[in-house]
Amino acid sequence: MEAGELSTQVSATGGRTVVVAVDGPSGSGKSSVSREVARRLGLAFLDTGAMYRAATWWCLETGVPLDDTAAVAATVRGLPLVVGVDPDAPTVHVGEHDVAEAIRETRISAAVSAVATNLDVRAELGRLQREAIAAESAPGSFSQGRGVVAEGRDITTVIAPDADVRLLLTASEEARLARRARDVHGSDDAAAVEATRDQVLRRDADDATVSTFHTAADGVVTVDSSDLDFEQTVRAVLEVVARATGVRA
Ligand SMILES: Nc1ncnc2c1ncn2[C@@H]1O[C@H](COP(=O)(O)OP(=O)(O)O)[C@@H](O)[C@H]1O
Ligand SMILES: Nc1ccn([C@H]2C[C@H](O)[C@@H](COP(=O)(O)OP(=O)(O)O)O2)c(=O)n1
Repeated sequence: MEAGELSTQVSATGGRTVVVAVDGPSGSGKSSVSREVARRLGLAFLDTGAMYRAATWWCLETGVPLDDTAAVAATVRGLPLVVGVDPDAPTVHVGEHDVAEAIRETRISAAVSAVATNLDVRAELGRLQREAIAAESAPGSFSQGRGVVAEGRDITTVIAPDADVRLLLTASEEARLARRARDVHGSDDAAAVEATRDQVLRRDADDATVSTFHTAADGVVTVDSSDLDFEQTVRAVLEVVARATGVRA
């Protein structure tokens, strides 16, 4: 579907605005599942992890020491970030740089928690995320006011606690490590899983010092994807959306 085509389609949401908040640990399937759910419902897709990754890319680019929290916060306040919310083609630009691929590199995955645990950075990116979510409630936005699926670590609890649908996507440690190993190394043999451990478990442990994403807050529905394939997980999430809002894909 082309970006402009959404406005000419019959809306899955029947004229109402739907905000879906999804949190979960690394490798639980948040990004891929949320993106597909947004696509099927004709909603925008906001990958807040990509914003923390872009902030990290910018900090490494400018050479600011990541342990200098005040300097990092000042650098991120000047971040020229533009995020595209089309689920068919999400984009991330920092100034004139298209950083969509660069922010997935291991050097960014290894450094991102140092930036994401900076509370002043969280305040600044949180402000941008709330603005992006609010924008999708209005005509003239990408979704023409239909709404957004926003995913991250603190969306159900801090950024959009009043979302129509609040969902925690979990999966066993084993499943998450195997998925990430396949993503990064093209294999889930023992060596690949071992090489992925820092990216998944150490990062989750660091990130969990500032957000709660291993257990569901009150009113948040848990979907455990350990024994579900991708399509089954998408359907499980769509079912939660349908039960909460009456909106079906
Ligand atoms: N239910 C699932 N079963 C198998 N693989 C999945 C499932 N959900 C997601 N994946 C795959 O696992 C990998 C990690 O998913 P991703 O969406 O990047 O997770 P997260 O955003 O939570 O870190 C991707 O390659 C994705 O296609
Ligand atoms: N709302 C959010 C989203 C991401 N983060 C942090 C936590 C992660 O280490 C980084 C990158 O997030 P991302 O969702 O891309 O991470 P994954 O590799 O998909 O697990 O940003 C956060 O602190 N709060």
